Amino acid sequence: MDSRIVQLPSVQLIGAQKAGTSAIAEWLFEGGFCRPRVFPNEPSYYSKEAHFFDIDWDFNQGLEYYALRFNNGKNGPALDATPDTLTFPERVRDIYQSAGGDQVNTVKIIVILRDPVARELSLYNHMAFDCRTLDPLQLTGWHRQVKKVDGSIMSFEEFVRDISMPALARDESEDGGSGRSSRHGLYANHLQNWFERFDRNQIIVLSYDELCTNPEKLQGRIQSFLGVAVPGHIRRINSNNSLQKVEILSNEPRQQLESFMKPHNERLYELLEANPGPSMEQRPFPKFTM
Ligand SMILES: Nc1ncnc2c1ncn2[C@@H]1O[C@H](COP(=O)(O)OS(=O)(=O)O)[C@@H](OP(=O)(O)O)[C@H]1O
Repeated sequence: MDSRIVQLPSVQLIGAQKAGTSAIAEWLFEGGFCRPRVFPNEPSYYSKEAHFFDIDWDFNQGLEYYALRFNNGKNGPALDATPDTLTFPERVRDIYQSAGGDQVNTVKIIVILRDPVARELSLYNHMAFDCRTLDPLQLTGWHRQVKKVDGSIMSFEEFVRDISMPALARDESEDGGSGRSSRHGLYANHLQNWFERFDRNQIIVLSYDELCTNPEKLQGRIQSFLGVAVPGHIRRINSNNSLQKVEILSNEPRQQLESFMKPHNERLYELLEANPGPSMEQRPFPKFTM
């Protein structure tokens, strides 16, 4: 029997996208957690997010390829803070299982959730900002979701009508690359899948509202969950300060998104009540307020 152990990150910060993951990750990296390595020709954000589980090509390279990201000669715990990992619990379980040792039972998983309507707006602003500022060669299919056929950028209303709502309404089995980011907001679906594959005590669910109102408290929860003292403070990172940033939601997209999300949010609160997490998790989970 092969008893070799391939060392993987001891912490996964799996999302949600646009819920403050960069701010938390930077605090943890500066506080001593090892970053993923950036391989040649990769964008610099790979030093936060390894994108192993969400990109098929990377995932197909296998376990050793993933481990190489974190094999940088430093001892100590490593962190992968890829917010796209939220929709890939099965792949994470399989890889940690095959890595050997007891890693599948000890990996710690951090999730932070933001009001899904506000998150969708942040997502749109991110894509629209990149489309306006990046070299067209750097734009991916993900960015192009906000582009119209004539090359102009959709308004948020158009984005919700043509991209978010159809993606949210699609069956999960059809959940390919397009629209996947919008589907991140269906938190109950994703968390249910994580709770089925990992012990609930391995997963802490945090609230973006607490990051905004009481970041010290949130830091305390993370430190207690990880069992380590992490120096420093969470700063505001990855804010979109563009003058073209849409800050205020008009009624139509707000109502469309809110009425779609309402039953999903209710299911999330019920799921979290029925599946209590580690002792330092906020309970009851605070309802989203936007
Ligand atoms: N410290 C702190 N407190 C509260 N909010 C914060 C903080 N740091 C970042 N942010 C806001 O989080 C949004 C970016 O989230 P992510 O870093 O997870 O985005 S990404 O998915 O990695 O692109 C982005 O939200 P929007 O500005 O609404 O787009 C950031 O402004």
